[in-house]
Amino acid sequence: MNVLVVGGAGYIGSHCVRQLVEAGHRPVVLDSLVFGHRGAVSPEIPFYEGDLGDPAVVGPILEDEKIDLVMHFAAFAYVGESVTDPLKYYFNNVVATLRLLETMLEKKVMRFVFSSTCATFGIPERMPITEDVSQLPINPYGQTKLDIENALKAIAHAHGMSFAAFRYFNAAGAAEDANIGEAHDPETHLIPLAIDAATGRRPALKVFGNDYPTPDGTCLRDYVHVDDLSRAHIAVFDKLAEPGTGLFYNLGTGTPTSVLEVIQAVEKVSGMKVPHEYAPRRAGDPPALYADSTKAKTELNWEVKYPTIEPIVATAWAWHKTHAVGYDD
Ligand SMILES: NC(=O)c1ccc[n+]([C@@H]2O[C@H](COP(=O)([O-])OP(=O)(O)OC[C@H]3O[C@@H](n4cnc5c(N)ncnc54)[C@H](O)[C@@H]3O)[C@@H](O)[C@H]2O)c1
Ligand SMILES: O=c1ccn([C@@H]2O[C@H](COP(=O)(O)OP(=O)(O)O[C@H]3O[C@H](CO)[C@H](O)[C@H](O)[C@H]3O)[C@@H](O)[C@H]2O)c(=O)[nH]1
Repeated sequence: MNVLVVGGAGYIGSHCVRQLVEAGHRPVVLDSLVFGHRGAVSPEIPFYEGDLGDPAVVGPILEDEKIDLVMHFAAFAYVGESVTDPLKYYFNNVVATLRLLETMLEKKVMRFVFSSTCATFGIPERMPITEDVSQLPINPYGQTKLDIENALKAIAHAHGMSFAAFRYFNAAGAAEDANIGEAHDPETHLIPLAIDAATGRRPALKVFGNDYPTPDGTCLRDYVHVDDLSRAHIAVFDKLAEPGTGLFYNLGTGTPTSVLEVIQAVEKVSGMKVPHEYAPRRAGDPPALYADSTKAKTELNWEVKYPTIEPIVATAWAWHKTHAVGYDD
């Protein structure tokens, strides 16, 4: 299939582009490069620099590249900033996405795969999180993703677009060959920050809270390898053939891992100490978030190649070792 990967120069999108090629599809990338990196996408892949909310950009790409399906990874994703600057999040994550969907309908591109998040669940009523747990986001970022999930249901019903929305847990790791990996700026994610603390690129890691009701007092998260996430996106293609299909999947390994366990994994893999200190809790951090991905495993035959933290951290470490300051561009 010809697949438009919106946000394909970003962390997860760039890994998915490579998986698409491996699976025999033809990816085309659209990215504004507001974040993301040109160097994360191989020069052979058609690349358009532009905004997903601009029909004058998106319309011709859909036509000229004969796009069959759109994968949408582009968004703003800093939870704290979404609280202080909500309009920025509503405009990019909701308004621009609705424009993208409108352009797709106009050009009759009727298959859509969407990056949602476990943040749509807020502080979940039970754990592990299955798809039927109530979605009550506690910040604008999570709300914008839930708004699009709901819009998709209505659009599928009204116009027969078919879609899959994947709620990722904590995307982590890097490509096995270490040629692409995580390079956010600013970086807020635990694993790259722990690696940078180990190598001395950044000061001691702050562990946000050690008084949570968890076994070691630090937060539990579900770290899922970026290539495992990408494979689910491709595995769902067959299911989208039927017009009006709407699918939701929670994607995680199901293994809860504490902040201290991540630090231990980084120390083991790197052979270096991760200097760290305890700091107050970070606002909006739920104590525990981990997935029950039985639905994806059953319906998509989704296999988790990296079920535990150490092999995931090993791929992140290999990437950071060779790309200490990320991409050149
Ligand atoms: N990283 C995680 O752990 C995680 C967890 C849950 C959900 N998600 C979601 O997954 C998606 C990808 O996350 P990521 O970590 O790869 O993010 P990222 O910032 O690395 O990538 C997003 C890409 O989208 C591009 N972009 C943003 N706005 C755009 C616009 N208006 N037009 C065109 N391009 C635009 C950016 O330049 C960037 O390359 C996001 O939607 C995020 O909300 C990520
Ligand atoms: O310097 C740090 C950074 C993080 N943490 C802790 O490490 C865990 C993981 O934090 P991340 O920031 O790496 O990830 P989050 O769980 O906050 O974020 C994930 O879930 C969010 C929604 O909750 C978004 O979807 C986001 O994109 C995704 O990475 C949390 O308990 C956090 O408190 C620290 O202790 N110190």
